[in-house]
Amino acid sequence: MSKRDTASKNESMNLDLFADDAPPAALDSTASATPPTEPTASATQPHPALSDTAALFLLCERWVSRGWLRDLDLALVRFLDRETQNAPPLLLLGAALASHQLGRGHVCLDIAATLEAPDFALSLPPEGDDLNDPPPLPSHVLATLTLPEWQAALNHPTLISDGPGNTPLVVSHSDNTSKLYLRRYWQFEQTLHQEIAARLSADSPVHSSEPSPLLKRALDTLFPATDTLDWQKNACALSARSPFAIITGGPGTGKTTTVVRLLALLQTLQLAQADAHPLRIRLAAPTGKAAARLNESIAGQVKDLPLSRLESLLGEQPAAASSNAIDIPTEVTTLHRLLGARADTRHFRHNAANPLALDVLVVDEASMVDIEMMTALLSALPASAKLVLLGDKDQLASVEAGAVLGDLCRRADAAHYTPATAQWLAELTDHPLPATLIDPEGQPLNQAITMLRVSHRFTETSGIGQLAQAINQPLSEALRERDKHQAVHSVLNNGYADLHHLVLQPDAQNEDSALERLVITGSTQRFPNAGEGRTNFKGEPVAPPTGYSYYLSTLASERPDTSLAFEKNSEVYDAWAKQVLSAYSRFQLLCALRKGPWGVEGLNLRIAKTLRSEKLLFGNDHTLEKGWFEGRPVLVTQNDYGLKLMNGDIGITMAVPDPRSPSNKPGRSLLRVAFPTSDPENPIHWVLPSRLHAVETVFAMTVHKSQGSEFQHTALLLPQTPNPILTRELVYTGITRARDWLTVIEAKRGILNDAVTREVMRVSGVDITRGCINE
Ligand SMILES: Nc1ncnc2c1ncn2[C@@H]1O[C@H](COP(=O)(O)OP(=O)(O)OP(=O)(O)O)[C@@H](O)[C@H]1O
Repeated sequence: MSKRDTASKNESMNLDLFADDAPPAALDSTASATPPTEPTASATQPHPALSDTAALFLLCERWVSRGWLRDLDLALVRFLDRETQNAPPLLLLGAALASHQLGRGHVCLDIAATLEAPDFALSLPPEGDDLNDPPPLPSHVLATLTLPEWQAALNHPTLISDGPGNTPLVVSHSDNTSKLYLRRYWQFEQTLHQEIAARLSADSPVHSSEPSPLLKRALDTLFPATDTLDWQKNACALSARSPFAIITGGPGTGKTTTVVRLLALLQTLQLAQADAHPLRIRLAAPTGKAAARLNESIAGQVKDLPLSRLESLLGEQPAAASSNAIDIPTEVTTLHRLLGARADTRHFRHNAANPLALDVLVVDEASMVDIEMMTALLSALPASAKLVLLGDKDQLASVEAGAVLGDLCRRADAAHYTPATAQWLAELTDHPLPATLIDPEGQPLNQAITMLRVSHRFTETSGIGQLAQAINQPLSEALRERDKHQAVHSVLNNGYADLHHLVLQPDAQNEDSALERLVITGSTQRFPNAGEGRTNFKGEPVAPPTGYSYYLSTLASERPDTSLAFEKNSEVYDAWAKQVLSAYSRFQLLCALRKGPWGVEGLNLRIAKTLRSEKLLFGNDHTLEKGWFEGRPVLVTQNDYGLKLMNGDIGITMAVPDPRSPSNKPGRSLLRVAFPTSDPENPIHWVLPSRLHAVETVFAMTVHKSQGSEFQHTALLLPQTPNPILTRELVYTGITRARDWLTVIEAKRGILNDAVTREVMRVSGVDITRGCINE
């Protein structure tokens, strides 16, 4: 039910706060006009905030002032309190914490889990916070509270219900916990579940057991025979059968390769049908950067497809004579564009009432898609269309709420294919599945997922691949923390040609010049053989690692003659910018945090000053910190449709001749930011800095922002102190951004060990797999 329905059914409450477009309610100071002083609580006495609304608001204010809770979370509960009578303080506390979880990636608040580990419910500790006079921790506030007491308070007919209805909150009870949602997110989960379940329902071809001869012939044409089981062929077969399919796998396992063949396969099967039109296929990714990457790799792979051999399979088929040749699109769009994002609203032009005009949709980097976007996507998909999600289930999920791909792929490692699926696959591919992956209890969703298990980019001789594998192992009975630390360090110390491990040894100023040297030169000499003489998995030579001096020297050395006017010599300037942008993509420093000396903010200035001391950049401290200077690399942080820039795009600031200079006095220059485009006719998009509002310097980039990108030499910097944000998913995502070279930097020894044994705790409420899994 939409929030608008809710509002119309409940005239006494203005529930616009929950309407899709409502701005966050302003903080209402009247609710605690005379703030009480905070009484103390002991471990045996309930904290006053559990029973007194004014005390609760006072507590929340203190949490907000420390950044432990968001303004928005407090504003929500003030609103609920104002609009209702006698809202129990425990319910309001739950609502504040449930709202807060959304900003941390969780779609709901798990009450039992919160009572078990209360301090996970807030953003503790905020990066760079000082800990003088801290407010009470949730563990202190909730010390005396029991699950039945909290559950009993989640009972207020105007505010909360346990399912469909018009209350702003929803609670879902299960045997040993209750999950508290803001209704919008509960609804997202319901819709997602219904949409996926409908595609995998009893009459779905996912249950069929008759492989068609054409499917087998086409698969054999696309995949040369192998001695061992080919997971890519399996993925194609399963995804061809199912109206909803997922292909997951680590870096270089061939997700793109597989999907290109899948599209050729689908088109072949389609054209074999009488009077069939070619499938309308669309490709999309969550960010512009990810879309551009997929665009590039798909275009490269389509030309290697055995299309004429596939077409010859259609020889005797009815539609073949009249139909066109097999056509595979290569253009990739962003999800926002595909759905028709509209300014200043969360609604899209395409939705259930105005579905997308397509037959097959492929979404790459699906781990970055949050629950709201995934719901919008499935709602806008015609019931007859096929959805294929590609992504690495082990990567960090989106910062927004909902780790949809991770949740859906929770059982992917052990596959859980039914004997019927196993037989169907074996008939098609001539290779039986390992018995360990067969499960008579396997559920429909399991039959729609394939995990690619062999990396073609990172072989056993690649330290990057080995490290990714070691880090990705979850802790278990068989893999204790110590074993995992040992496994990770044995990779780091193995002497792999592509891997360098740097532990900083801070001096009295808390600095170590090794970091400075790394960002300038890439510390090439620290790699075996100084990075010379390596070839990649295709046998092609790999250029040695670099640092930021490489692109800055390229910028200076390749600068066109400044007497060439900018407007009239666009090809010359475009070629220069292309060289500089390509040089920039050779190195990127990634870090975990935003604030503090080891976060983006501190590192950006530190690196800019380092590069200035090498005379690679120019500008005073203020300019380097807040202004524009030649060489400044910038990251776009929000889509800007007007400027055709997408979140994640990287541009470099370059000085070009100012067209306003009098012709008798050339030499004045103007800064413009060069962004690459996918248009070969117009490869560079030049933008005036003054037009760029949502950009930041990107000498250092957070791992979160780096998702969907890869860099030839990636340096991942871990900070000096442990932090809940440092998890194995973050480290895994960071290191798998490296294509050829990886430097892992610990600002203090031991931080890597700490990070690789901490896992992201994600709370998703109903299992969106429920029902699909439990037939
Ligand atoms: N079966 C295969 N045999 C040999 N090479 C392969 C095979 N599959 C893929 N490759 C090669 O491995 C590289 C990675 O493949 P691809 O780009 O499809 O993987 P991916 O999983 O999409 O990678 P990522 O998402 O990490 O960019 C490509 O160069 C591709 O040509």
